Amino acid sequence: MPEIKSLGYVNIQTTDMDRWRALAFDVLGLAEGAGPDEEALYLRTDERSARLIVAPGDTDRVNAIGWEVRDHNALESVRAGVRGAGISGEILPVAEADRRRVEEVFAFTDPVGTTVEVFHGPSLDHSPVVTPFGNRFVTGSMGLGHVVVPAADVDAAFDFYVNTLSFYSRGSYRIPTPPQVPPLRLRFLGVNERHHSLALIPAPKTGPGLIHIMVEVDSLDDVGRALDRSLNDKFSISSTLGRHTNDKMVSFYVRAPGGWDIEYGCAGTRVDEAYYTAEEITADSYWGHDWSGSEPLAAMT
Ligand SMILES: Cc1ccc(O)c(O)c1CC[C@@H]1C(=O)CC[C@]2(C)C(=O)CC[C@@H]12
Ligand SMILES: [Fe+2]
Repeated sequence: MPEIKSLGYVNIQTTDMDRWRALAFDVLGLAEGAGPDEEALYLRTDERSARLIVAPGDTDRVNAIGWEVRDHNALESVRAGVRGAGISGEILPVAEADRRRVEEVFAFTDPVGTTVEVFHGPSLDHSPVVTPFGNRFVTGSMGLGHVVVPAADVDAAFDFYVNTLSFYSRGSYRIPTPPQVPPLRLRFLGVNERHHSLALIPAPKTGPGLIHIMVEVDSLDDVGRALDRSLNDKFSISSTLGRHTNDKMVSFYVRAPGGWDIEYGCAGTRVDEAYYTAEEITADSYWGHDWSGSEPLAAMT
């Protein structure tokens, strides 16, 4: 069993706080939270004080991906494993943990340059989760959703997440290449019933360090309404509505400031590890997910 239980939070920075505010509240239907940094946006999807933290910055990029463990002992166990893999990290000062609305954070850089934060003790906000359009997010033991990150060396990153952090392999998608080119795989990894909490895409880490973040809601109508709001508010649709072949999610992708996407979906399947085997999908979707109108992903250029 992985010590890591779920994707806990994602911290990003942006050059355009106003646009992010519009995306968060008017399109995605996130709820506003609160935290010590006056400038930052603390966004809620559930009882957690902050699932997504958006801070002003001079570039658009992901600052940290937060993975949740049970408690302090679990955090120490992960820290020992990471050290054993030859990666040094640090326990952040209490003020930094406070800024993330959690008790303790162990921060390090993974083999492909992503800042990873393993934490325990998230603070709760017991006030009702008042989302602007009454939509409800699917989180709980499955966590915030999933993140897809660029990995210049997918094999090295995959090895680290599986063998050092004990993620489960949840299959792959073999990107079509000419016969003389060796296999190129997009890899999916999970830690709970969510099919994947992390995916690794072969791409250099040049831009924002993020391909997309997926959030899940509990109704198809709320996905459709979010798609309507994206179009009405002139947010660029990167991919049309479609259903993925692996996690069965019905989703669309909307462009966030900085050249990466938010995947907004519903109806994801739940994996039972007792019976699951990692499979190779040969198409990303059963239907839909037309990317032809997408502005280029910053991570892919
Ligand atoms: C293939 C797949 C299954 C389930 C997901 O949640 C999921 O995000 C994906 C990958 C979608 C993926 C992408 O985000 C960036 C552009 C990609 C690489 C493509 O061009 C095909 C698959 C696309
Ligand atoms: Fe996705």
